[in-house]
Amino acid sequence: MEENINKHIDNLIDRYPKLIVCRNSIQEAYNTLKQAYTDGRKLLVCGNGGSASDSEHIVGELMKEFKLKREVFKDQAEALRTIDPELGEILAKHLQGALPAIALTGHSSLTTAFMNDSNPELIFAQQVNGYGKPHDVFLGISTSGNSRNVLFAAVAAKSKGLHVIGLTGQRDSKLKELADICIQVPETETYKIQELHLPVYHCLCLMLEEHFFGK
Ligand SMILES: O=C(CO)[C@@H](O)[C@H](O)[C@H](O)[C@H](O)COP(=O)(O)O
Repeated sequence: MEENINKHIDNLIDRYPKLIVCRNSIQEAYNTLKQAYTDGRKLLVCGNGGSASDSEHIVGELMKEFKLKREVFKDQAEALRTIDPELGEILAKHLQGALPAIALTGHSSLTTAFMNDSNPELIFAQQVNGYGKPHDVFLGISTSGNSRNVLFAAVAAKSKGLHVIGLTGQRDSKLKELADICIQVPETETYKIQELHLPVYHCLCLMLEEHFFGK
């Protein structure tokens, strides 16, 4: 099993050799997420602009099938059929295993009201305050590592006992200072950093799927 998981990092580095410098931080981020999911926790993720899209993309990979089949467990399938044979059968066939993750970039009624009525920079922090529980994981994606709305959320996350992972560019940043683990992809321009973020988070999602749903 672990061999299959390591092959995803090897594969990533074969395709993007410059990401070799991130091998350890990716492995550490994987270990933290794996432990959190093993313990029934969840991931909260946010970022701005392209990184907001990345946040939603990550949630899409985790909350449903990515590359592997994720059938519901036998016990749940039985319970579904017992509750309602017709609807339960459909659910048992089509529901997919999920790794719980929430992007803090949506929720338009909440975000517009909070940003209009209060401090717009605190919109991610406010959601961390509401959703975050100790030992959950907060992932802040920021190419500069210095976007204040992401930093406020990271501080709020730490105060509530969440693990904080940063996904940034090469330069040291305030997010790196705050994070328990920071994956610093080796680029310094925003679009190039974003281009390396995608294969890194795909790799993390593949590793997690392999661990929780691989045969
Ligand atoms: O995606 C693009 C352009 O490619 C931009 O919108 C970019 O994401 C935005 O400028 C962000 O506000 C940059 O924030 P950050 O990555 O430094 O946290």
